[in-house]
Amino acid sequence: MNYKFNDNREFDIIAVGRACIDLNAVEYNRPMEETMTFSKYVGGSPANIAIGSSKLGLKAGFIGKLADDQHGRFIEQYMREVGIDTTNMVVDKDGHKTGLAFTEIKSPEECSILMYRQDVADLYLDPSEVDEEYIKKAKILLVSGTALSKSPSREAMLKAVSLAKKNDVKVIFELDYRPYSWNNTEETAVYYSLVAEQSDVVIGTREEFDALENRTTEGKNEDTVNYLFQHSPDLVVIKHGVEGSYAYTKSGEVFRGLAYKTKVLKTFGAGDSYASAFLFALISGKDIETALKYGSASASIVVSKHSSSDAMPSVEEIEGLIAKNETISVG
Ligand SMILES: Nc1ncnc2c1ncn2[C@@H]1O[C@H](COP(=O)(O)OP(=O)(O)OP(=O)(O)O)[C@@H](O)[C@H]1O
Ligand SMILES: O=C(O)C[C@@H](O)[C@H](O)C(=O)CO
Repeated sequence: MNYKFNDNREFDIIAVGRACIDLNAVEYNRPMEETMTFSKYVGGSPANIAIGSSKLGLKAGFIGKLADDQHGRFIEQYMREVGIDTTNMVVDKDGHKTGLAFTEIKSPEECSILMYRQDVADLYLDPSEVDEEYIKKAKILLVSGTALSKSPSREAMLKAVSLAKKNDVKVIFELDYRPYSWNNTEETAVYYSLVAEQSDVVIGTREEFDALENRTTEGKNEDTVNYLFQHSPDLVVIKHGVEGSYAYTKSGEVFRGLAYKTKVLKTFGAGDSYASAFLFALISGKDIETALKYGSASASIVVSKHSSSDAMPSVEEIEGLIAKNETISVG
């Protein structure tokens, strides 16, 4: 099954949310206490997805707020140089800082992120800085869940979603759940379900859908999709780490994507690379089953590399890995 977009648009994808800095441990396979050097990359889930999409040849734009400092300028320049339209990235004038993510790579399986996100610029995106004329130029609006965690960014997201729906722009909701961004799980579930119910496509891990449903035990994919298909979504993608992922359509089809074998360096970055390649494939007219392969292959490439954004693969790399067909069968 193919997924239809409004083809008559200047941008394939406009992502909205945070663009930040990742500082990835250079000496890995050890705790962060023993790491002395870190490499700087652009980070933040929606920025990573925009970068991945642009590297695959999609025309991408970004809506977000950057700090008026060296990090903010680095992010804007990097994103512009990979081909992203940064004209709707606004600069904060109130002294808010860029969010930082220090990554710890204790082993390929044991990775964590130490976030510095106190009063970060991205969460100060104001609804007045979301422009209808810009959103209506896109096939897809990619909304990141973390941007719903605080006002005024929350209202900016709700405005962006409403403008997308008004202008026949497909709303893709990447749940991107970062628990420390939220006051409590009840609040997360309220805003996640509000936006998920209005979206066309919802993408997340099983744990993220549990957050959306405010569950403390693991829910069933069938229950999740039965609930969401009573509302706007017609495609739901649920990821299960190395066990692969499932895509469910409103018309009742279920597709499974298997992960590809790789030499894992770290696990973060998987979700963002997955989303960019999955969306690239859908926009390129490939069927959903093939799009799952693109997402999985892209994720497998990124987990074998040091960064999330800079490591985003080319179409040739993804297709080369799919052709080798070395999938992981677990679960
Ligand atoms: N160890 C692995 N080896 C190969 N592929 C993997 C591995 N872990 C995850 N993937 C691929 O990445 C996809 C997304 O992974 P996951 O479900 O962990 O998403 P995520 O939690 O959003 O990622 P992130 O860690 O970036 O937040 C999986 O569906 C799978 O295809
Ligand atoms: O999303 C973040 O803020 C951190 C990311 O940039 C980091 O690379 C990651 O966790 C990707 O999944």
